[in-house]
Amino acid sequence: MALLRRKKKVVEEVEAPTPPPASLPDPPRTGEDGMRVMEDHRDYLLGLVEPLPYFGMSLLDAHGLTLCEDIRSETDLPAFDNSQMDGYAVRAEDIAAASQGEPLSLTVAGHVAAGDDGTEELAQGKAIKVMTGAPIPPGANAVVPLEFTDGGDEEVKVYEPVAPGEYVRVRGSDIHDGDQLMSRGQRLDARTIGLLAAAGIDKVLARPRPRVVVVSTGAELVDPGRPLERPGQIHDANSFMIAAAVKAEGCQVWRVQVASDEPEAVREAITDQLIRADLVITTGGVSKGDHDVVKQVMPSLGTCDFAEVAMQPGKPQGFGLIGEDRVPMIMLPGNPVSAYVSFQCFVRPVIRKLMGVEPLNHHPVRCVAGSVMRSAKGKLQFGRAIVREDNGRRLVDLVGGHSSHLLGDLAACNALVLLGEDTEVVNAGERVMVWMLDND
Ligand SMILES: Nc1nc2c(c(=O)[nH]1)N[C@H]1C(S)=C(S)[C@@H](COP(=O)(O)OP(=O)(O)OC[C@H]3O[C@@H](n4cnc5c(N)ncnc54)[C@H](O)[C@@H]3O)O[C@H]1N2
Ligand code: MOO
Repeated sequence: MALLRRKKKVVEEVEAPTPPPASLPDPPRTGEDGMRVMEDHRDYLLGLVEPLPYFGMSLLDAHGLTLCEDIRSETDLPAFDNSQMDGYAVRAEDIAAASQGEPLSLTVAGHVAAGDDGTEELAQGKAIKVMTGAPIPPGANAVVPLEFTDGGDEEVKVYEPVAPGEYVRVRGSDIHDGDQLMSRGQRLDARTIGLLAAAGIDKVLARPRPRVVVVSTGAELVDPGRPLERPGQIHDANSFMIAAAVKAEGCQVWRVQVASDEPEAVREAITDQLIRADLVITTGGVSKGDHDVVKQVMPSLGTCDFAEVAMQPGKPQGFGLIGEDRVPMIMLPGNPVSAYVSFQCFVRPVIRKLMGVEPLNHHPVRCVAGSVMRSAKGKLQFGRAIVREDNGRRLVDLVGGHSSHLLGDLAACNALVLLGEDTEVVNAGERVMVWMLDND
């Protein structure tokens, strides 16, 4: 059968992986301030990863993933004419004169339920009792709903006529054999999965969920739920926040904490993770401090690029192709808001490229500033903000200040306002561009 042929093909097909580059190409040019433009850095990283190879997987495993084939239906849907109602299959012309005052009686010649083969022919002047989904018997051309009758089992009185075709779900009225059900590049959601299942398709070619390891580093870190035992310790927010954001993109995620600034501890923890990772994300240890251990250690494990990007938050950034398999690794700054904004700018597009999801980047949305906004010149400022509808306009207001430790404000916002590097002040009523944040 055609469906089985397709299934076999899909299971066997596997895309050959594209190996990562052997070394890092020249980095983007910096400005006079020695910093990179955010988009240049993002495009540089995007140029260093390839979509994960697709393979045949079962429908539910592919939920949220990107399809790598066009899928055509190999059946009509419905595959046969069937009843839309519990009632009686009839010839509409036999009951054309039925009315409340003068019901017409028909002999009930059979019963057909959903799942029955329904091959019994309907003779003129008879009715066959049918349940919703039951095949329409040959010879019938309409269904009288139970409510238009006395519900009889041997004889049925019909009180209302129905037109030919009424309450019949015609073969192919939903989908025709050969119709395109889904296209390459489309993401499988609950609705498209339902459609493919209805068409008998159980396997699809899709790119897998990236396996992402999120590693937080820092001697001060303690897992939430555990007591802070000495002054200077803090609870680890980043590994949870970034792991959640990664998961919301559809990845498989592991969270690892290295509560140490010892180079050996960091080296060992990262090395241990490489085996299961398509992407490693670290937070912390990439600026200029004495204990910025990620920046110190990673060059010994792979080819790395450390840069300052003209943005706030999120200035210090690192990238590497790590270990024998040159696993991509994005090293985010430790300040929580910096890590989150960097996720939106760099990690999210990279994940989307691995998954084959378009568009890779946030689509900026035009809004009107609800109040004055200030920004430091020379850097792209990502202000945490709340966007709300106001008389058909989208008004946006900043939440709190620009500092990178303000997690309360980050949790309260639903958007990031992009204040360009030449912007110092935006007055109320002026236009600004924002990135709406997904429900992550
Ligand atoms: N002299 C300079 N100092 C700093 C610069 C600079 O240019 N010159 N850049 C600043 C900027 S901007 C940022 S952003 C941070 C980035 O620092 P690191 O990536 O090295 O991060 P850490 O020093 O490890 O931590 C920074 C900050 O964030 C807290 N943190 C770290 N991890 C977590 C976590 N998992 N959960 C919650 N909070 C975390 C950490 O305790 C620090 O307070 O550097 C500036 N410094
Ligand atoms: O880049 Mo840092 O992110 O300004 O705080």
